[in-house]
Amino acid sequence: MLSRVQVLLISPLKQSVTKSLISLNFSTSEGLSACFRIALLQLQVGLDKAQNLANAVKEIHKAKEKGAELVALPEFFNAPYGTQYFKDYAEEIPCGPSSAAIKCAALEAGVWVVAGTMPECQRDKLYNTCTVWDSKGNLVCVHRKLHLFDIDIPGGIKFKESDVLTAGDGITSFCFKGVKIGLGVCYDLRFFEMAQLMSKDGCSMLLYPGAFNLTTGPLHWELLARARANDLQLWVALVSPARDVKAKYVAWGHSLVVNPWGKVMQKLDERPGTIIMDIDTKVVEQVRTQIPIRKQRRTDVYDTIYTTKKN
Ligand SMILES: NC(=O)CCC(=O)C(=O)O
Repeated sequence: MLSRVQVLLISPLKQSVTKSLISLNFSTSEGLSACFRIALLQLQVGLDKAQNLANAVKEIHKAKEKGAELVALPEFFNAPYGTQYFKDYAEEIPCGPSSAAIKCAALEAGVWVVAGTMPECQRDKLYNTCTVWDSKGNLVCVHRKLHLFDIDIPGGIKFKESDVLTAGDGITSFCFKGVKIGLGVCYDLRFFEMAQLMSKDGCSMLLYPGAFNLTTGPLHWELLARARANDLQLWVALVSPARDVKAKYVAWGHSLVVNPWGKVMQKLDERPGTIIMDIDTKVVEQVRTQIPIRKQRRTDVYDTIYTTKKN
């Protein structure tokens, strides 16, 4: 893939700095790759919010000891998942205790944190919201779940987030060590167009905190992750809470990382655990060069476009 960069030239021969902007073409398959270490924390989450936060903070520090630079938490890392809980556990962002705990952990550990999701209240509305914190404790961006989880599978699962939650209205990505990472929350994973727009925006990785269940988890969790990775030729990471069989909503677990070839690189089972994985964007460029579907799309016949604002 060809990209254009602007290079600032500074002449050493003159006292006054001569600034000259030139443009270069370069191939991102030729060495301009980036690499970083990610940790996915499959946390045990229960009814006690303070304990959930303390556990998340402890595991962030442990991930740092293992060399992680970016640490991702699951959907609802601070609260049990269920429409009956959202209101009681909701906080304003960034002034609630969960934001404070994660901000402090990111700063103290010196890592970036993708803080899974938490129930967010703003005015009279509730959202399922992912926050991203840099290693100085700054809030980098916020993604509100765009597609609410409303399904009804007789004999399987019935869930209606929209009874309580309001959907977000934007697509969100952030830049980490030169790598653009797109964010989605759980059910968002099912919507290819959203992922494709993040890919078109230059994302080399998509990260989804999520909590599938025992009906759809075995059927679709890994399949969707591999589909997104293969279709869009990028890294995909899914981070689930660990399974609690006594909970009202039983999470599937099985956090995983899929590479841009669609191969599952690491996967947990249903128990608490951590994935540590080195993400190299060279692999993105390799597969995109070798199977160049991105250049072969028939955008004269079809396309996927934004119809509203980007976050
Ligand atoms: N929390 C969620 O959005 C669950 C999504 C899910 O289980 C699915 O099948 O989709």
